Amino acid sequence: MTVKLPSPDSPLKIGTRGSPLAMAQAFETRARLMQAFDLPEDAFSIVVIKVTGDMIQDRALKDIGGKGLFTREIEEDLLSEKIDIAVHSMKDMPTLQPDGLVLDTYLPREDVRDAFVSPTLSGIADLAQGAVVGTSSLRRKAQLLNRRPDLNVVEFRGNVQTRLKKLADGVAECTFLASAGLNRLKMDEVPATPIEADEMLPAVAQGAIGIERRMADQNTADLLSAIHHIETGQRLTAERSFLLTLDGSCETPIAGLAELDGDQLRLRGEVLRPDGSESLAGERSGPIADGAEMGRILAQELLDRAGPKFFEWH
Ligand SMILES: NCc1[nH]cc(CCC(=O)O)c1CC(=O)O
Repeated sequence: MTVKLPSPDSPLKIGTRGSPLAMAQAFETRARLMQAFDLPEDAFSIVVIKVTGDMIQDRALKDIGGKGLFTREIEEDLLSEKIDIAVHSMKDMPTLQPDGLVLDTYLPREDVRDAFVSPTLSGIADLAQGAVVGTSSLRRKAQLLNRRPDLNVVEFRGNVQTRLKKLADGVAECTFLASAGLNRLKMDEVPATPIEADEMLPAVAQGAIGIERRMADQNTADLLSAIHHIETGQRLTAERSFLLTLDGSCETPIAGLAELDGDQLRLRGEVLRPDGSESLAGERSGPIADGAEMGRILAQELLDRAGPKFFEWH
């Protein structure tokens, strides 16, 4: 395989959103490519792309179109060759990519757990009866209300600093963030306690960075294969297959996590009603190679157990 390497005269254009987390992920991708091919930093250019989801801060994400809001413009720039690769939080990625694009390169996964964020409390069990908690995540809201119907969930958007300010102002007792985001931003000063997956199953693909490319661009495919993390790919294959089978049916909150043990994969999944009134959880274990099938089977099992009524909530 002869790969044509990028150079300062012909840099590889890395597309990303401009948020601090997105930038950190783009820098990590650049650093791994620099290391893999012994390239200087200026063999890459980082192209910051404005996306709808970042420009609208005053409305809940689900009201302005949900998934895809953070990716559409970036994928258009990839197709039109304004950029060569796009770096994404896999948690925010739709399960299917537009024609002509491929998303199959993953960096080593960060901590998958959600974190409980509060200056005074260290976990959900510390919350008093009726406490106000802030989150903008449908999944976290449904999981919290399922276990603690007494809690009052209020909408909480904005970056980490905004949310911490709201906590300090007493708007809510706590909020929730992905541990991965805090770790990638090295925000050690944030008062966060990881929540084990048994207590709050994370979102599908939480903590994973994916790199998207044009299908026709074989040279970029060869470059990316040098930094692909196989185990993360195996886990995401199972989780995203689970999500794909469930997806069409609903805007219902979904959680899913695959873990590896030797040549075995264990996949856990959960679907909830948005108000938390019901939760269905299940799991499968089997050979890693069967991950995609296990994802489909687990999703179908949950769909069958749920029945159509489960997804009627409007
Ligand atoms: N939906 C926003 C989003 N997308 C990815 C992350 C965190 C990093 C990750 O899961 O990889 C976050 C923020 C959060 O949930 O706290």
